[in-house]
Amino acid sequence: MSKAEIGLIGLGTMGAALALNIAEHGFDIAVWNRTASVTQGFHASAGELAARITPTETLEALVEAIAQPRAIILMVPAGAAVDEQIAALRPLLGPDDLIIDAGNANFHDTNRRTRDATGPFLGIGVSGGEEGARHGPAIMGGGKRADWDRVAPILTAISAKHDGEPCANWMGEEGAGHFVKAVHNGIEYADMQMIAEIYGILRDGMGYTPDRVADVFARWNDGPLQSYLVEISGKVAAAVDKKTGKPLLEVIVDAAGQKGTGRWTAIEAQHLAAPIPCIEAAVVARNLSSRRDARAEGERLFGAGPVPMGDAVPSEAALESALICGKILCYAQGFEMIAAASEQFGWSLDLPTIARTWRAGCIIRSAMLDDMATALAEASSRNLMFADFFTRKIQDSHADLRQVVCAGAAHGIALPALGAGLSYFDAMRTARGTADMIQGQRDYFGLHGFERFDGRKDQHGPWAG
Ligand SMILES: NC(=O)C1=CN([C@@H]2O[C@H](COP(=O)(O)OP(=O)(O)OC[C@H]3O[C@@H](n4cnc5c(N)ncnc54)[C@H](OP(=O)(O)O)[C@@H]3O)[C@@H](O)[C@H]2O)C=CC1
Ligand SMILES: O=C(CO)[C@H](O)[C@H](O)COP(=O)(O)O
Repeated sequence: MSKAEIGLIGLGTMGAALALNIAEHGFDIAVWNRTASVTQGFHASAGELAARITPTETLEALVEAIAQPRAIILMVPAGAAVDEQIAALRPLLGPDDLIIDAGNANFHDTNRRTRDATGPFLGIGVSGGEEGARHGPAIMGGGKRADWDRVAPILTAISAKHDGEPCANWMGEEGAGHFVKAVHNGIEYADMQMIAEIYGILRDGMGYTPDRVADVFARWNDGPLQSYLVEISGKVAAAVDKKTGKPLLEVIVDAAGQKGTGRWTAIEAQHLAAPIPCIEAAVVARNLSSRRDARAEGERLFGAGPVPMGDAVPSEAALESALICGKILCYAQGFEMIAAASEQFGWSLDLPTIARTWRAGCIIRSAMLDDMATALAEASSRNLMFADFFTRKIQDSHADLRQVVCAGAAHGIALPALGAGLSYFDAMRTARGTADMIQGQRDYFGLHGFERFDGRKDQHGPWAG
C-alpha cells in the first residue's frame, strides 16, 4: 500500500470524525490511538473509507506509514497529553516533519511549544463538535505560514464551506489559531448563556412548557437569529427522555460543565484589559450553576428568586429583539478582544477573515456572522457597535433588551449575560462616566494623581500636603 498523506493520533470523538472526513475527501491517512482496541474498532467500522485508513499499533508504525515530509495531527486532550505525545513523537520524526495540535490548547502552551519545538509545529483550533469534524469544521490555523500552506490543501478540503469559500484560514504566528479558538469558545459560552436566560424567562416568568419553548426557538431560527445554537436549543427543548417520557430538560441537572476555554478567555481578557463582560458573565454563570447546594440553601433562606411575570411579560418579539441586541454586543466584545491581542502580541489578526471563518462549520455559526464579516471588512478597526449596519440593529433593539432585563430583575430571574450586555451598552454610550470619583478616591488614599479637564498641572486634591 502507498504511504499515507497525513497521520492522526487520538481516535476519540473529534479525532475519529476528522480521520473519516479526511479519508472521505480522498486523502490516505494513518491513525494511532493510545488504546489499540479503539484503533481496531474504528477501522472495522469505517466501511468503505477503511481502504484509505491505515491503522497502526505503535508510534513507530504510524510514522513509518506516512509519506515524507510527514504531517501528523494530534487530537488528544489539551495539556499534559499534548506534551507527552510531542515528546514521544518528535524523536521518531525527520527535521521537516510537522506536528499539528488540533485540540483546544491554551494558546500560551502553543506559544511555548512553538518556541521549544525542534521541528515544524502548528497549533490549530477546530470547531464544530463531532458533526463538524466529520462533515466540515471551521479551522483556525496558527504557526508559521509556510507550515500552514503545506497542509492547507487537506485542511481546506475537509473544512466547512460558506458559499463555496472554505472556513479554514491561517490566523497568525505561534498560538494565534488557538487564541482565536478560545475567543470563539468564549463567545459560544455567552451566546449559550443568553439563550438559556431567555429560556429562563419563558419557563419561570411566562410558564412555557419545553415544547412551547421549542416552538419559539424554532421560529426564531427562521429569522435574524438564525444560528446553530438557536437551532439546537429548540431541538434540546423538544427532546423527550426515553426512560421517563418526560421532556429532556426536566431530567438534565442544571449544572453546566466546562473544559476551560471560556475561563481562559476571561482570564486573558483581564491581562489584555479588554472589556468582555458578556463572556465573563457567562463563565461566572457556569461556575454558579455548579453550586447547587448553595443555591438550594439560598432558596430556603430567601425564597425562590423567579416569580411569574403576570401582566408584565415581555412579548416574544421583545425577547427575540433583546437576544439580537445581546448577541451583537457579545460579538462586538469578542472581536475587540481579538483586536487587543493582535496589537499586544504583534499577530496582525484579520478580523474580517476570522468572521468569515466562523460563518460555517463552527458552533457559533449564524446568519449574523455573515453581516459581521461584511461590516468588519468595511471598517475592521471599529467596534461592531459603531458599524452602520449594527448601529441600526442596536438602535432598533436596545429598548427591548432594557425591558427584558428590567422584567427579569423585577421578577427575580437572573440574567447575568443579558444584563452585562445592557450595562456594556450603557457604558459605551456615556461620554461623561463616573471614574472621576475613582480617580479622586485613588488620589485621596494613595496620591496617585489625576488628569484635569482644564489641563492644569496640579494633579492632586486638596488633601495632598
Ligand atoms: N468534543 C468536542 O466537541 C470538541 C473537542 N475539541 C478538543 O479536541 C480534543 C479532543 O477532544 P475529544 O475528541 O472530544 O476527546 P475524547 O475524550 O473523545 O478523546 C480523547 C482522545 O485522546 C486520547 N488520549 C487521552 N489522553 C491521552 C494521553 N495522555 N496520551 C495519548 N492519547 C490520549 C484518547 O485515547 P484513549 O482511547 O486511549 O483514551 C482519545 O483517543 C480536546 O482538546 C478537545 O478540547 C475541540 C473541538 C470540539
Ligand atoms: O470547543 C468546543 C466547541 O467549540 C468543545 O465542544 C468544547 O468542549 C466546549 O467547551 P466546554 O466543554 O468548556 O463547554
